[in-house]
Amino acid sequence: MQVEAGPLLQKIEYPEDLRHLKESELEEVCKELRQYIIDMVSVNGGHFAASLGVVELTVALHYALQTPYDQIIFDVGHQAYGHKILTGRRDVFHTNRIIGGISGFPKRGESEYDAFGVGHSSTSISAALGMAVASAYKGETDRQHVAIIGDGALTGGMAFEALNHAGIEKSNLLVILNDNCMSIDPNVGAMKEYLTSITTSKSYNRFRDDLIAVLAKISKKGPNAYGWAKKLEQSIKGTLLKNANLFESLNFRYFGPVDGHDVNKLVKTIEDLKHINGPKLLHVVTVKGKGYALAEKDQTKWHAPGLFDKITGEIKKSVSDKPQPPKYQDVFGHSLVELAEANDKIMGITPAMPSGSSMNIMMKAMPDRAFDVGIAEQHAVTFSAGLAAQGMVPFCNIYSSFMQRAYDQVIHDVALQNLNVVFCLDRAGLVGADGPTHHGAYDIAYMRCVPNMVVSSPMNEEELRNLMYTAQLKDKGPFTIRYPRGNGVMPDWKLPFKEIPVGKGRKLADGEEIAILSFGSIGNEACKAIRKLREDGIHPAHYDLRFAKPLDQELLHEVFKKYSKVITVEDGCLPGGIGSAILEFMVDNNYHAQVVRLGIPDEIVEHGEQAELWHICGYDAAGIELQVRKLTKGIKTESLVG
Ligand SMILES: Cc1ncc(C[n+]2csc(CCOP(=O)(O)OP(=O)(O)O)c2C)c(N)n1
Ligand SMILES: CC(=O)[C@@H](O)[C@H](O)COP(=O)(O)O
Ligand SMILES: [Mg+2]
Repeated sequence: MQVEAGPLLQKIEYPEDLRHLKESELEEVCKELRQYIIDMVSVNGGHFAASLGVVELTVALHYALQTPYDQIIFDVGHQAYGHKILTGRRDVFHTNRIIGGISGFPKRGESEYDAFGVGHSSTSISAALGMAVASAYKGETDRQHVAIIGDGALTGGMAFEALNHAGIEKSNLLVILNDNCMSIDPNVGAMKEYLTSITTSKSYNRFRDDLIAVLAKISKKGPNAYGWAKKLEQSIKGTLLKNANLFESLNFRYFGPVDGHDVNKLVKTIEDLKHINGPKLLHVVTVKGKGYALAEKDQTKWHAPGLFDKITGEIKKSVSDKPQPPKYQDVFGHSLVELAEANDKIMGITPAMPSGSSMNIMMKAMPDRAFDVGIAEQHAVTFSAGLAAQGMVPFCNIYSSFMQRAYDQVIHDVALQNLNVVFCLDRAGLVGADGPTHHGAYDIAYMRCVPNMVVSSPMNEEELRNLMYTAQLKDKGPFTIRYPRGNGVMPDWKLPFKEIPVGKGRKLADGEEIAILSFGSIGNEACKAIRKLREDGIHPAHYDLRFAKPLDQELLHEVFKKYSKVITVEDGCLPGGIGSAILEFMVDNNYHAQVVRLGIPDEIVEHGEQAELWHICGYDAAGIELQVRKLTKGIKTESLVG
């Protein structure tokens, strides 16, 4: 839905237009931009509080710099709505995250102002440094490169790797640390405490300010005093200040903390910093959700609230008289606490997604046994390995796409040592509006090839509980359970736990001629397709594989002895996925059958609603039905897939 922009904002198509305004008009621009974000997100959805927090910073950067020649790299990119609106995309902003519309994250293909594609955290400093080094090499010494990184994103190891490198490069890099004390949930860790201490502790700031004042006074007392003061300044700066500030110790010039909501001060500061070469860090203090009182008060809820009434703040929920099935993440969260009550070896680990994964349920119930380790997927995995090495049973819950970060740790630290770490991969499969950076497309393929690893996926809530129960039993080794974003299918899900024999699938329906082999929750789409097909006298068999590894050999022998046509269905990438596993089984056992593999094709799937994307990829109920009809030469093949 389109909304109207304020009068000043209407005049700004591109940053060039912004730069024609007077500095005295910038506060009004910020006000209108903030209102535009509120109006837009309330009716169209998307990330919210983070963009509100960086309105002034965004305006100041585009005002003070010559974008797109100067390059701004947003970390994660969920806070870049203001940037998009100011850089030629105001008129299409109502298509944000909608199929065929603009992306919710900066994307190089979308605009020359999006200097680098983002979505996963903690990449901005590395990318900006790479650009700065390339510019220096090309002789573009006037070109500015700015990484805007949040305090949450700074908890990611990659950010530190980049700071470590940048500190010895002379290239023109400005890191702006947007410190709002929040990740999605409250930020965690010693680094966060350090940032709070330099922001709030009077001692560091007063020490630095007093020192500068004293030096200024001394230097006014004549040339000798001036020379002495200069020496003192250098030695104090070179030792005391350096030691007193982590970033200075890493060879960055540290500036701040400054008020991130004072747009004119920010403009002046950024202009000044343009003339200082080498690595610099500007520490900016902001409020996540700034300007929308409810968001300022409950920043986690308003990180990405969905549609809401902007006047009352009521978040819109779908209403239904019938009891609704729960989200898979909540089944995970509650079941984990139940299991942990019975098994004191169970621990919970999340890298910065307590709310998103529902690990917050265990963190609340058992604070000494559940950990938010920050945006640190690699550490989360190896920390879990350490716990497992001491006989604990860690449930390490990581979104499928974020787990890509920790692949070496999965192999080197867990699988090679056959440690009993349970990897719960939430958001497995196509996630919807977040798009390609967040689709959990690859985990079946990347986990299936790891020795010792069990790879499983529940078709419903009961199965998720039972797989979790099974995974924590003695000596199960590395155990992956993947499940999708969103709701399950069972309103009454809290059934007693039952062990599932590892590597055992389920036959859901016998059939004729053709069998559907599904893996995970997407099997429910197969059920819908089968119901339709039966109306036309077509009876596919249906097997829920449950395990991609080990495969249920007995079940597969039955399938290939009975059926000459097989369709595999997975919410994961086709290369290396469950369909591939079935083809391997066939070759190894010399079976011949007509096989169609349905899943995510070997291409980038853009953003859109989950169901729309399944449809496009051809593995929703209509796509499965179509393939069955084609294979069985049945009727009604037309117009099932648009
Ligand atoms: C590798 C990775 N892990 C987790 C996330 C999920 N995530 C997105 S934003 C965010 C919090 C970022 O906090 P911060 O950088 O401080 O930005 P803020 O929202 O506070 O502006 C998290 C954990 C992600 N995008 N990438
Ligand atoms: C920007 C980011 O990475 C997160 O905010 C992500 O969008 C959360 O996804 P869910 O909504 O699936 O928890
Ligand atoms: Mg933050």
